[in-house]
Amino acid sequence: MKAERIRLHHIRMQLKQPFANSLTTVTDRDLILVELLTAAGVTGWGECVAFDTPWYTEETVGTAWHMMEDVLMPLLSDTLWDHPDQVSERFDAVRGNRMAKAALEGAVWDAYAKEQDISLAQALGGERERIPAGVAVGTNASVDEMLRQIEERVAEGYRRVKVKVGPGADVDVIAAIRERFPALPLMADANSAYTLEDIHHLKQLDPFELMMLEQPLAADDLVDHARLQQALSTPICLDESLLSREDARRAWELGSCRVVNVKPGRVGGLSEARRIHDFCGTRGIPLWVGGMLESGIARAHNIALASLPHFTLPGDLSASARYWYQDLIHPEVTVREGFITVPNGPGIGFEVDVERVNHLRVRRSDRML
Ligand SMILES: O=C(O)CCC(=O)c1ccccc1C(=O)O
Ligand SMILES: [Mg+2]
Repeated sequence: MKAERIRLHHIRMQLKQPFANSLTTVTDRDLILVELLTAAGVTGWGECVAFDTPWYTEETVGTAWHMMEDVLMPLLSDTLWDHPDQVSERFDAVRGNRMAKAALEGAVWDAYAKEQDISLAQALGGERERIPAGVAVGTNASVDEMLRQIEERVAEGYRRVKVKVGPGADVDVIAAIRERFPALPLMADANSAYTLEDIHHLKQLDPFELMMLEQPLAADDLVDHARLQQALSTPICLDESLLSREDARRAWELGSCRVVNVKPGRVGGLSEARRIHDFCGTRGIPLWVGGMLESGIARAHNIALASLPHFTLPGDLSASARYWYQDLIHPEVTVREGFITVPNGPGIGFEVDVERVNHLRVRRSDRML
C-alpha cells in the first residue's frame, strides 16, 4: 500500500465526569486523529493518545503534532509498504515519541487491513470473537461515591474493576470496597504515587487479594519495583515503566512485575504491542490491554489487539458510554454480559462519524505526502 495524503484533526471531547488519579484530573480530552488516504482510495484511522500536558509521559498534543507533521509523516512518503511492521521499523530511526508514532502506524494498520479486506483483529492475528470488559474508576472525593460508582459498573456487567489509589486514599478505600464486594475481581493503579519508603504501608494491601497493583513506583525504576515485588504478595503490574518488548523482558528478568499492561500508544504502536504480546505468551506472563481515555477510534484498535490469544486478563476496555456522551464511531462500543464483541468488518470495523469529528475539531492539517 502507498500512503498518499494525511489529515490530522486535533479534537476536544468533554468527559461525562472528570477522571482523577494520583497525578491529575482530566475533564476535557484533547486527542489527535489521523486520517490516512492510500493510493488505492482507502482511508485508515489512527489516534494519538497523548494528553494536553505531560503528566502521564513526556509527550503532549503539541509535541505529537510537531513530530507527526515535521518528522514522522515525511518518513511515510514515497514508499510502497508490504506490511505495517515496516513502518514501525522505519520509525525506529526516531527516538521516543511513541504516541505520535503509534497514531500514524495505527492508521497504516487500519488502511492495510481494509486494503486486504480483512478485520484489523484478523490482520493482527486475533482469535477471540469477544473480549471481557474491565473498567477503571477514578479517585473520588468520598469512599461512598466510589462505592456507588463501582456498584453501577458492576450492574453494567464489567468483569473487573480497577480503582485509582494514592497516598491518603489507598488502604482504607480498598478495605471499604472489599467489604462491600468480597468476590469482585479488583485491582488498584497508583500511577507512580509511591516510593520504597512506603513498602510497609503497601504491604497492608496484601490481605485484600487484589488481582494486581499497577505502577506503584516511578516510571524509570525497575530496581525498586523488584524490591517491592519481593516484599508483596500482591502481583505488581507495570504500565508507565514498559515502553517496549525489551523493557518488558528486563522487568520480567529482574522480577519487577508479575503482570504486564500494554497500550499501543505507550509502546509506539500495534507492531510493538504485538511483540510484547508474543514475548509474554512464550513466558506465560499475564497480560492485558490498558486504556488512555481514548475515543472509539483508539478503542477499536485496542479491541482488535485484545483479541490476540495471550491477552489473558480483562483490559481497561469499556463501553463508549463509560466516558462519552457521544462517541466518534458507529456503532458505539457496547458491553453485553461483560463482553465486547470484536467486529469483523474490514479494518477497525467501525464507521468514523466525520461530521462529529468536524464539530469537535480545534485544529487541522491536510498534507499530500
Ligand atoms: O479506562 C481507561 O481508559 C483507562 C483509565 C486509566 O487508568 C488511565 C487513563 C489515562 C491515562 C492513564 C491511565 C492508566 O492506566 O494509568
Ligand atoms: Mg496505569
